[in-house]
Amino acid sequence: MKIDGRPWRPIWLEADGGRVGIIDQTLLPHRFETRSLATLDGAAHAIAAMQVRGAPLIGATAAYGVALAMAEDAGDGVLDRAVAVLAATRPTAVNLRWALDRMDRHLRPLAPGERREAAYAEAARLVEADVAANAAIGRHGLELVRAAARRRGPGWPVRILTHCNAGWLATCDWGTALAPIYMAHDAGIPLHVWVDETRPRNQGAALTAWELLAHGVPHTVVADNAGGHLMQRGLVDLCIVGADRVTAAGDVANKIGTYLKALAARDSGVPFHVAVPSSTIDWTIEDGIAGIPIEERSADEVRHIQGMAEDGRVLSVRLVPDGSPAANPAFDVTPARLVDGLITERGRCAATAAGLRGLFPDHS
Ligand SMILES: CSC[C@H]1O[C@H](OP(=O)(O)O)[C@H](O)[C@@H]1O
Repeated sequence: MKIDGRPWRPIWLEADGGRVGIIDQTLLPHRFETRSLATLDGAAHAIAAMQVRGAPLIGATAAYGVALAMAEDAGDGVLDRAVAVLAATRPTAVNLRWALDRMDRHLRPLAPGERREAAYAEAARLVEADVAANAAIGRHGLELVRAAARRRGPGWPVRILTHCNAGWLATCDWGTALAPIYMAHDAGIPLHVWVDETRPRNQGAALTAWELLAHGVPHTVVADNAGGHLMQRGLVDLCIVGADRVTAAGDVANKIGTYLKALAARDSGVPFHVAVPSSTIDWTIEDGIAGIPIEERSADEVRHIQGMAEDGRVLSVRLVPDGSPAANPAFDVTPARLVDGLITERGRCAATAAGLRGLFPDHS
């Protein structure tokens, strides 16, 4: 996507052909700073510290993390360590495991001397495939927005609620939930996006709002707890969110709070759709509540909030009494029964095993 007219992606290969560039998302929207990842451990830190985040981008960063490891030492032992270190960074987004398995399958049969070049090439292919998949999700999701626009009538904006950040910053470009929004905006369809702030790390307030503002998409940031009220009052036409792992039966793991929005949407009769590339589908499990590991992040992310002081300093301030414990589950699981549809790169389907098999017959 473009920032001030200049095209950007959240991850890129530096001109030296070795280091990997990223946008440090922990500083947005207050500061725009890039980082150069030069080692496996640097890539692992970027994922764990959420300098990069979002299921597809986590996978892409891990893929390049393997390439950085191969650039240092392409032996089997280093390949084993690279996969283990990167796999341990964050447990919920299945794209991480998917990307590492893809890199391991591609590199393991090769002689060590061939692995460095092959790893960078495979990581680049993975990135481009993600960009293409998200663009396709945008096109398929655009149909949903067009249908909502027809229901709204000429000139009336389609009001879409989204949670967390599933924009271009969460992927290799376009985004997943935001891809249809960008394409609808660019097609001239009047829109208004309700942006859940998404406590505790505020990916919505900090990242989705930043993206939409840069692209000129009308939006309003709201407290997470306002979403149900907005839907109940008929102010939301459609919910579109992303995902970190979708099971073979359509259960959806996504940022904490998604389940609550799905409950409110169902109660208010608002269509609730999940935009997901096939790299986020875990074909090995059906029951998301039993089978998807939920990341428990530091309680300090709940106890503190980050912002920018009037003098431009980015600060983290404590919200709760010093002695109060806090808990920080980073994701929840929305049962498939609360999902009205999935938007994938191969089209839209019901959040069911049959729906997913219909689009992806090549998966068991
Ligand atoms: C397109 S994946 C976006 C997905 O990832 C986010 O989680 P995090 O920011 O912790 O990586 C969130 O669940 C988004 O919906």
